[in-house]
Amino acid sequence: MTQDELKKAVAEAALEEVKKIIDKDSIVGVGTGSTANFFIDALATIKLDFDGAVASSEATRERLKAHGITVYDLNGVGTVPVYVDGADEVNAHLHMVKGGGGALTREKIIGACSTKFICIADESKKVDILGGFPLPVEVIPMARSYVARELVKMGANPVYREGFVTDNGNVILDLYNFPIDDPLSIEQKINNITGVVTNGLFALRPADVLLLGCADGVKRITAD
Ligand SMILES: O=C[C@H](O)[C@H](O)[C@H](O)COP(=O)(O)O
Repeated sequence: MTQDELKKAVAEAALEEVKKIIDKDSIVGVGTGSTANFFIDALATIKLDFDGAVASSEATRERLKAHGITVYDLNGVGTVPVYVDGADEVNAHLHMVKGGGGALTREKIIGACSTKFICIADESKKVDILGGFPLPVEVIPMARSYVARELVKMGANPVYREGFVTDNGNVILDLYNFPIDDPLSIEQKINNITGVVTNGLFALRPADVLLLGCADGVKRITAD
């Protein structure tokens, strides 16, 4: 199977899980990226069975709207019963690194509001230790140099993602060669640096379910 076929398979598996959770009044949380895009296309096939969606990026908002799915402002929505999103890396505790596409902050906000977080990923994303994929940190532009210096003190090698601005008008520092041995503590430590909006570690609010696309089928994994 190609990587795209694995992504499509997990998106379809997620749709089956979502169908069991939603009713006609439900708002579905929708993530960002190539795997989430397959989920959006699958979700469109049942668009008459739920009320609408909240989007974790402008790109996702546009794709949902193109399918005729109503997109709500999160402020007008209470709890989101289910949120489906991809990841750049995921470990056995269902901690994730996210934000390769720069959508980490809105993703984290929707994750925080969601009762059930379903992570969809192909098997290349499953790792023992997070940090092989550079960890994105969203930063207020004027704080970029200060935050970078603080991250260097933590042993990280921050690289400015040049020419990229997040949907929130901020910049991204990607942390290379930064093994994440204690995700809970590192997530909090980085977020405590003044000028950081958030970082792409999802350990304080991990996924509840991982649907992992493997050559021999989709595996359903819950946290250790
Ligand atoms: O900012 C982007 C998101 O965190 C994505 O969920 C993540 O980068 C995975 O994207 P993809 O499914 O394209 O690998």
